[in-house]
Amino acid sequence: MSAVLAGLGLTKKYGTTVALDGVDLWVGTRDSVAIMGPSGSGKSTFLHTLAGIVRPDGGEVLLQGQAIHKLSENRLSALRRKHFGFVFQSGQLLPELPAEENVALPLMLEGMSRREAVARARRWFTPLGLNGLEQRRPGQLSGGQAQRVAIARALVIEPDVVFADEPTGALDQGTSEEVIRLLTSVTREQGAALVMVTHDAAVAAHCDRILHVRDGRISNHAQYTVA
Ligand SMILES: Nc1ncnc2c1ncn2[C@@H]1O[C@H](COP(=O)(O)OP(=O)(O)OP(=O)(O)O)[C@@H](O)[C@H]1O
Repeated sequence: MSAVLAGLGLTKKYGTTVALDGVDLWVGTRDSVAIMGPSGSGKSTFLHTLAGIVRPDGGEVLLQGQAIHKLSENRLSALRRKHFGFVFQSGQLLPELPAEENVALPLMLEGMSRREAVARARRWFTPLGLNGLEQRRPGQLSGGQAQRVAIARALVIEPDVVFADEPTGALDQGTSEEVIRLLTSVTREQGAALVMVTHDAAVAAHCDRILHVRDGRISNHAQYTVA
């Protein structure tokens, strides 16, 4: 498998707390990986290190073979904006903007005109089942609709990797099922890889692989088995 993203021998300590104790991960194009484990086991630190938000103390993060863990903060944040999409537990949409402008925002931040960015943003509304909701503000959307808008916003830049941190954590079971089905299928269709942290085994089961993290290490050995 040629890796779009790789984390090799990653370690991270906070004071005397070992959050990551030498973890490896290769993620291929259209590959989806769920990271599970008990509270405090290092899942978020792992995700944030792969996404270039947390710098590892040791090891490497490679995006298409390029080492990104040592880039300057400016270059790293430019790289994140261009190559990575993010979905968080509760959408983190801007409440004053209509849904289509929330989706268009990453493109406008990259310098695209509002008109063109909104036109591109609208293309994501049909695949995510959001037709007719383009003008709604986040406060006028259900939890599941808001998460689908957040998924559109993550995908609009056509990223190489989507990182999702408990993307269904605030949703009921039925809505969660619908959101994870769309997140995995639309991300795959777009050609991006997906790396997701979740507590929910039913959500993780939608991914190709499930990694179990315990005390900062990967504890299962089935990590390269594609379901
Ligand atoms: N910024 C920080 N400063 C100090 N300690 C931290 C920091 N971030 C994480 N830790 C510690 O590192 C360990 C791993 O934390 P992490 O958030 O990665 O775990 P997690 O598995 O995502 O937990 P949860 O499921 O509760 O979100 C924990 O012991 C946590 O307290």
